[in-house]
Amino acid sequence: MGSTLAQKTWDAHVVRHNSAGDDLLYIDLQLLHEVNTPQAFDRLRAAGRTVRRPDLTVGTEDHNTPTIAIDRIIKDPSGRRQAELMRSNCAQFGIPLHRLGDPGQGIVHVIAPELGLTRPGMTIVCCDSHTTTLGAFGALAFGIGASQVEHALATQTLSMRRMKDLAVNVTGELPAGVTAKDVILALIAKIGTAGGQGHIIEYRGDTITALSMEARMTLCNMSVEAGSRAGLIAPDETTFAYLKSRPGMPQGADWDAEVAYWKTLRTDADAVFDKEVHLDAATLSPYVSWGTNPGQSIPLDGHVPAHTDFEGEEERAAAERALEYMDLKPGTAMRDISIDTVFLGSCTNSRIEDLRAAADVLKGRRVADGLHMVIVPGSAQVRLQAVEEGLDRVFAEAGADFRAGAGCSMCAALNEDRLRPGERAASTNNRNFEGRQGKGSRTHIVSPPVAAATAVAGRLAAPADL
Ligand SMILES: CC(C)[C@H](C(=O)O)[C@@H](O)C(=O)O
Ligand code: SF4
Repeated sequence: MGSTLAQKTWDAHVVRHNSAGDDLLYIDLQLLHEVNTPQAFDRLRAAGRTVRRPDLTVGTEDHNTPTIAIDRIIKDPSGRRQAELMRSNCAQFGIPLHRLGDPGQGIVHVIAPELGLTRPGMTIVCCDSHTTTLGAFGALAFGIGASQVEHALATQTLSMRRMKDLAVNVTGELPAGVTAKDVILALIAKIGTAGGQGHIIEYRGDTITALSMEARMTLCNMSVEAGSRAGLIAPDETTFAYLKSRPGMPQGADWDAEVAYWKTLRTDADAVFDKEVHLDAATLSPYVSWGTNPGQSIPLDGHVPAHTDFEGEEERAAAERALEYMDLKPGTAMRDISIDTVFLGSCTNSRIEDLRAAADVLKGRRVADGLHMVIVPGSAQVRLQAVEEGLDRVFAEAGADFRAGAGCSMCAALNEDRLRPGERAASTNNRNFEGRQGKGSRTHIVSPPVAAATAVAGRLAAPADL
């Protein structure tokens, strides 16, 4: 019996089979940001250890960084302290760090591909659950906790429990206006936020191969919202074309040899997945979340459900609580929900393609009176590219607030960008739990075109509604 891409990559990195289904894996790259890492460095120091491969370790600043200006001081004392520690720890252990203001700075999951750090067949870890994003390149990329960060820093290895394989097969052509974001929201609505638990997802099928790298990253990003520690896509010509011009890529014959290896990174025809799910792309439409977990999402054409629509006591109780928190009445058309703030950003949707998609909708239009649209680029490079393409002017003319600094911003509200209690946002991020975007905040997860159309309409809308 053949192997899946995930198992092949896993097997290629096993240093030792530990007991009870745990394997010690070699780690090709560890990425760091300022949250969750100070403890790991403290423990390294206390144990008198060094970082084994600082050359395979890269840091960035993203969660706490201000976006209003790139020379702004972090106001929040604990955020400022985290950033200071990130700088002193990276300096002490010789780890390259992309600080706010540097051309390579940005959200860790956005810069890692941009800077050519992510390649097919790698094992990548980072102190952040959305490391799943990098699976878009055919890498095994996991989010890890603080003690694992310490272990990986000290040894360049990590002990991990073997996971099962889940195939998500998506076939058919996506209707106009339907994006990778809608595919992943539809998937989570179908299988639930625990549907992928214990499994590595492989996204397969002609819909997936037709996606750009940016769209594949959006999809893999939210694997963790489906309960999976990792999600990946087999590398193909689209992957190679994205990688070719990235810094540090081999050239000439070395490039050809690398591509020849990458082409072997596929699931064998006779491999068997532990579980398979199928989505028909042609039946999808723009999806919007109504509740307080990403699984509580429905088509924009739909109506707010009643808690009695759900099966099982737990589901019903969760829906009841979500409806109350979100202040929504069952039966309300999703399109009738008024929005205060639109946030275009986060590691799910802050890449150049996302900004272009929003600009296409905003061009020649105005953001609705009283609505605030905040656009935060995922990286300094994305911002630069957007300015080169004149998207900044489109955003300014539409009355949107295109920020100078890159980072997580309003996705997690760890910097100054946050919603007020009761404020309702349409956000292109990936999480909508209670208080995610600020205490008492209400989040509807949407795609970039829906975010832009909503900003114009003042209520949840798709571009076709304008
Ligand atoms: C702060 C970080 C550990 C966290 C994560 O792991 O995902 C954050 O990025 C998030 O999205 O909630
Ligand atoms: S953008 Fe949001 S989801 Fe992504 S790493 Fe930052 S806080 Fe986490």
